[in-house]
Amino acid sequence: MRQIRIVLTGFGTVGREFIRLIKEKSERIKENYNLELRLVAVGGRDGFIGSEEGLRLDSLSEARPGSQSLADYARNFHMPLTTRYGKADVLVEAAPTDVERGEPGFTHIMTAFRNRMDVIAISKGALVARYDTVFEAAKANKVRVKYSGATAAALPTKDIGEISLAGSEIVGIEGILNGTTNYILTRMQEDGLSFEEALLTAQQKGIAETNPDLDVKGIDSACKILLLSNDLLGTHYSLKDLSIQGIDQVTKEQIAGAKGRGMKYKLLARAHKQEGNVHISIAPMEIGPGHLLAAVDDTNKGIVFQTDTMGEVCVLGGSSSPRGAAAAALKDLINLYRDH
Ligand SMILES: NC(=O)C1=CN([C@@H]2O[C@H](COP(=O)(O)OP(=O)(O)OC[C@H]3O[C@@H](n4cnc5c(N)ncnc54)[C@H](OP(=O)(O)O)[C@@H]3O)[C@@H](O)[C@H]2O)C=CC1
Ligand SMILES: N[C@@H](CC=O)C(=O)O
Repeated sequence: MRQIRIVLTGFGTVGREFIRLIKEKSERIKENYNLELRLVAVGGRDGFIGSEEGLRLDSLSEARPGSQSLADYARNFHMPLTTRYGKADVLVEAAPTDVERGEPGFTHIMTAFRNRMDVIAISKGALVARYDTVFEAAKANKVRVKYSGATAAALPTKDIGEISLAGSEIVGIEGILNGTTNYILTRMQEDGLSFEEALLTAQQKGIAETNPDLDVKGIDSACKILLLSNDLLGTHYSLKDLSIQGIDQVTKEQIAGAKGRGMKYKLLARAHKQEGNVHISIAPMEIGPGHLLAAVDDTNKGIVFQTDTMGEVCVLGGSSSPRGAAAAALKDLINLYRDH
């Protein structure tokens, strides 16, 4: 049995869900993959709690999400909140996304690299703001980085492009990659909810970003298509290279008009190769019933790959949820350490 020592940064909605999942699935993971998962540290805004023997998953699973619960844990189990953690194999990074500076994820990821740890990123900030730096540092330290959680999480995207479409040239990608905006547009169209009402429900579901402007202004979709393009289409873009429009200017009247014509408003993220260049745009658009993504409603997402040899390949579903995001990180973890 191989033991995998895990450090988690960010004990928020997704971070706590990740702990719940490793608790719930530990026996199955031992049986199926010969891996024993041990959570040795969790970091929040004010520091880390840690234990070489493994932290109490039952206690953390029941705690409220938020850094305060780590301070409570430290007090209850008589341990200090520290700035460092001991030896570990992998960092799971689930702190808030900041696309300007990439922090706090960037610092957590670089610390993990220095400690020769692999990284599973659920947050997007560090990868988006400092893509080349992160991957050069990973290479220099001979460690691996996975980030399904940052590229639409429960919807398989990166794995499909890398593994299932290997050998094909991907010439275009089109996706509905953000559950919050898809939920808002669907509920505005189907129930006549206001933008604000629908956003509030998405926040209550735990799927909106810590700063929901990232969702509604199209930035979260932009981050995801950017990472997919850099990985699968060979670009080295940053957000400034993209044309980004969110759903914040879409009116009830526009949505009703589209519905009257048998169309739906969707926030589409598109990357297309054209004469050696890749053009990326994120914008709300009307799509008709014949579109491959037309059935993607509510918190669901979807992606279409256009390839030279396999035609169009489409994946639908992968609803945005904290559990789905945590499950995407767990998938990365298993795929890093399972025997192939
Ligand atoms: N929610 C979702 O469905 C999905 C989220 N993601 C990504 O996952 C990440 C987490 O999302 P979510 O759990 O919803 O967000 P939350 O806001 O619920 O949780 C973030 C947590 O990180 C903590 N934090 C703040 N600063 C630091 C720091 N310096 N070091 C460590 N932790 C810190 C926060 O502390 P405090 O409690 O003090 O505020 C909070 O507890 C985001 O980057 C998001 O983009 C990806 C896929 C899906
Ligand atoms: N805010 C995102 C969740 C994480 O990627 C979404 O709504 O899909």
